[in-house]
Amino acid sequence: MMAKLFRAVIMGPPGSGKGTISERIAQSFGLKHLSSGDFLRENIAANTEAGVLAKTYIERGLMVPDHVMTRLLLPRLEEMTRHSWLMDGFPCTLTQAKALNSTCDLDLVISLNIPYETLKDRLSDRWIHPASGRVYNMGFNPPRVQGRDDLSGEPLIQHDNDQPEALVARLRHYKDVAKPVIDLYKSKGILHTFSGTETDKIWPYINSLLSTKIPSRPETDTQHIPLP
Ligand SMILES: Nc1nc2c(ncn2[C@H]2C[C@H](O)[C@@H](COP(=O)(O)OP(=O)(O)OP(=O)(O)O)O2)c(=O)[nH]1
Ligand SMILES: Nc1ncnc2c1ncn2[C@@H]1O[C@H](COP(=O)(O)OP(=O)(O)O)[C@@H](O)[C@H]1O
Repeated sequence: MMAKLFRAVIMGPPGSGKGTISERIAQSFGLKHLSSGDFLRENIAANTEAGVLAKTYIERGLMVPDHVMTRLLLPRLEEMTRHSWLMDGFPCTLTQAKALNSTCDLDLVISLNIPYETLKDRLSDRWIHPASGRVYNMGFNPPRVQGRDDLSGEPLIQHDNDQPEALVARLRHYKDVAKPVIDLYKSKGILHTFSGTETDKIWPYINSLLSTKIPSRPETDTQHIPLP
């Protein structure tokens, strides 16, 4: 018999470690890691209608409108009927959360609560390989060769968006739009908040929470990432 599917969302301000923690969860528990940013980049690369539209917002450092996000993501989630997944970066707004709600029942929401100073330090030190979206941090997970992507050897870049002036505005915006989403999930009793300044210290708490919620092998799909 197929184990019960598990659906989770991870929320947090830019730089809070959603991507880093999602990768660890995917590896440890076999959930598929879905990222709104990756979906958008794939659509931009493929020149889809939604991708072309999304690009005009992302280039200006703006959030993509709700109707574009939901049109893009909900059909993808609906296709994933056989998989357990963890969604990173969506929903960001109450409208997105309500749309997601009408598509599926979430089992768990992880919210990361990281001090502003920590976010600022991390993001000003963040380097990205634009073609793949691979993320490095010069202190935490530096590339093997300075300024170069580990796999392709191509140059890494920094986002203007990650610089302190832009970051203050992004964080303020995140707080405003995320609050009603967090309240919604709190009222549903599925919200778990983790606070701290280091991913390595937060991770064991998330790991032990998930160990109580997810059976050791959530998928019958044998092609899936093996458990460690
Ligand atoms: N120094 C330090 N850096 C960390 C730690 N955890 C993650 N990082 C680094 C990796 C990245 O360069 C940067 C942001 O991490 P992520 O890309 O995982 O964050 P997130 O997905 O929330 O950011 P995003 O929404 O894509 O802006 O911080 C940590 O505990 N200490
Ligand atoms: N749920 C979302 N709603 C609206 N826009 C989004 C959403 N997720 C991602 N985006 C857009 O895509 C961009 C890239 O997303 P992401 O890779 O998560 O990185 P970051 O948040 O660090 O910019 C965001 O800056 C934003 O413009």
